[in-house]
Amino acid sequence: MKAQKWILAKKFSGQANDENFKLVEYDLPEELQPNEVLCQAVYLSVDPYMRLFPNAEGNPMIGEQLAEVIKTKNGEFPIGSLVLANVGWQSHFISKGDNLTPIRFDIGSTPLSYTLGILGMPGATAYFGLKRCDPKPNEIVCVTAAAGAVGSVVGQLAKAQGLKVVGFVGSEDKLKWCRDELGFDHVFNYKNTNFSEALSKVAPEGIDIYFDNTGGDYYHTIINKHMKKHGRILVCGSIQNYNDKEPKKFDATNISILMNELTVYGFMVYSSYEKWPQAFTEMNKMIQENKLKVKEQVYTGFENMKEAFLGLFKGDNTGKAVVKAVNASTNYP
Ligand SMILES: NC(=O)C1=CN([C@@H]2O[C@H](COP(=O)(O)OP(=O)(O)OC[C@H]3O[C@@H](n4cnc5c(N)ncnc54)[C@H](OP(=O)(O)O)[C@@H]3O)[C@@H](O)[C@H]2O)C=CC1
Ligand SMILES: CCCCCC(=O)/C=C/[C@@H]1[C@@H](C/C=C\CCCC(=O)O)[C@@H](O)C[C@H]1O
Repeated sequence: MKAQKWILAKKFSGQANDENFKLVEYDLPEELQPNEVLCQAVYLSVDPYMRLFPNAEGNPMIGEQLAEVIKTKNGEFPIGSLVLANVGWQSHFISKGDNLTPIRFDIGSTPLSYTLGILGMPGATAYFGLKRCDPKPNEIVCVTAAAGAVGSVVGQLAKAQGLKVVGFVGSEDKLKWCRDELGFDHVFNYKNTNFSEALSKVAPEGIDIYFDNTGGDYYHTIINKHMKKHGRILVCGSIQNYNDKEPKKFDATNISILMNELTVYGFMVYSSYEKWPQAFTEMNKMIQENKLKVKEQVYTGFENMKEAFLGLFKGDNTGKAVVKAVNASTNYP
């Protein structure tokens, strides 16, 4: 049968662009071998880390998808099974089952695509990243890329735990969503506001937690000027720098970390993988109770993977960016 994949056509160098990607068609065997299953992508995730992940030209772009088993010779995965798989940007793939993960919690009537967002890797990042910072009621947390897949969940979880939330976003629509619908205390559009001046105004005594999704000048300025004593910084992501050819130079932060006795955590979400189902069960309940709100930027059609991915670096997405390849044939929303 004919399948499609997006390959890394040219290694990334500087700003990711059209030339880095190519959509190619290829043949998959018609006949399955014993224990094999044929899977079809239903939803595919695009995430900022894909810009930096080591990959060779000609290989599929890496990434996770929610797929449906459409042909099977493996009793563990009957036709219609829905599975998560880190198999890259492929419309179809054949597996022996060893790289397939069933949804590990009761998703109920929650949309399936959330397994790549709030009830998937980005949601776990928000949940366990915030937890790592030991948040306490009435503390102030600042989050960057605040209307994104991770940031929008960080802010809402922090509000639910009694913290004050300051968020930075790149558009007026995102600002309104975070402030008026998600209930963040202060939200600023960094494209028309000096973020350091804004932080000084709303948190003159400093902030307790900085959940850093952007790195770059935010990271350095916030550490040097805006942390309270014993503050905590979660180095979650550094999207400001992913497209840099050369690392930019910033003021050193060591003296500020030392003087204020700050704690800087490096964070990789897969370290808490075994605990994800418990977090998703809790967050799914909050979604059902309307205590957690979710937005997705859904791109329809496998051919739009590239556009969805490049959009992450232009701020095109509010909430989680996903690509819907086909409808699942099972009875899920
Ligand atoms: N450590 C870990 O285990 C994990 C880390 N991450 C990291 O978390 C961060 C957020 O990821 P995720 O929520 O999936 O992505 P988002 O959904 O937040 O999408 C990216 C957003 O980043 C903002 N952005 C893009 N370029 C810049 C820039 N130069 N300066 C400031 N903001 C920018 C844009 O929003 P806007 O319009 O507001 O600018 C864009 O919408 C990333 O850095 C990612 O690498 C994610 C998952 C796991
Ligand atoms: C490489 C920069 C990653 C920035 C933070 C982030 O988004 C992490 C996401 C991880 C991601 C790991 C990605 C790259 C690791 C590179 C390892 C290497 O061999 O150099 C993926 O595992 C999902 C998130 O946990």
